[in-house]
Amino acid sequence: MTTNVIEIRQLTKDYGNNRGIFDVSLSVKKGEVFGFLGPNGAGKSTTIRHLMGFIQADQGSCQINGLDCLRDHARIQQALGYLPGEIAFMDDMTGLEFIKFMAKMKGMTDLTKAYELMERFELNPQGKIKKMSKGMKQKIGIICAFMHDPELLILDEPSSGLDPLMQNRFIELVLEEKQRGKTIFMSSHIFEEIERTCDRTAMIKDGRLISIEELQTLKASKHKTYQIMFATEELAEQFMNEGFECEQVESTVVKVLPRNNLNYLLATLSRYDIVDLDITKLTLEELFLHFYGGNES
Ligand SMILES: Nc1ncnc2c1ncn2[C@@H]1O[C@H](COP(=O)(O)OP(=O)(O)OP(=O)(O)O)[C@@H](O)[C@H]1O
Repeated sequence: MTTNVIEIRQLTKDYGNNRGIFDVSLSVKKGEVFGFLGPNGAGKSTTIRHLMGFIQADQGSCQINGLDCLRDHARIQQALGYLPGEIAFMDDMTGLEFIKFMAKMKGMTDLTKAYELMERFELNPQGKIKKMSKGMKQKIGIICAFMHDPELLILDEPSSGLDPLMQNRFIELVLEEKQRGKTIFMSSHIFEEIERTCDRTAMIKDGRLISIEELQTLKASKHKTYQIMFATEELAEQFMNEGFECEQVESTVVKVLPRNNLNYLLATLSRYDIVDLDITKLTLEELFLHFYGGNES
């Protein structure tokens, strides 16, 4: 019996020309908020579509609460909250009509939470969807995903199109739901959102997972950078040739990137005339770029 809510094992969907997803494995525990980070075209939506049972994998499997995502998709979909990357709306409906329609599909009779969410996101749902902005449509998608109070939420770039105030409201909502024990799997390329909400995160690039690390680990000492100010420009340049992974940020200042041997760094620095040393933790964004070799998209 599985203790994980989501279990993805060696999932591969090959669209040809190195596009698709390859050998993706990850699991999400009950009560965890799991962030799925990656640039455009990395394979986030493809992975999520497998979870929803919309597409069949070439190899590998995925399960939700022990059920097979493809075979048991109807049962799975009924229970969870899903926000697609691109929402297919019925444009002629008003926002409220659509929300009520979705509520009926979910077998909901009590719309209290839906109205609470409309208020929280300051959505006036009266107008026709076709006349709504991208942000308004995104709010409707979020409301539909959360309104039946599901135990599991799968969200594909949930705050895309939201302004910073509403992004913040969304983060607060996720934190509240997390507090209530909900399991949330969400893709994003908004680092702050991931950093503030997620227990763990996976990074995907070109269809392959790069790393899954505890956010705690990400924030730990091995991901610090050292900013060193040398007494002269010549010394900074001399240091640049010592073979460390580093970059010259000003004429006398060099930033030493993580993954260097700290003992060797300190031993080397003891030979130099140093004016100042700053230690900064890498943000998730810097880490992301670091993993991606500085190429974000
Ligand atoms: N049905 C399909 N047929 C062919 N190629 C596809 C199909 N669906 C996705 N792809 C390709 O697979 C790769 C992954 O796409 P996917 O939509 O999963 O990326 P993503 O990480 O969700 O990106 P974005 O942030 O842009 O939404 C891309 O190269 C995409 O062009």
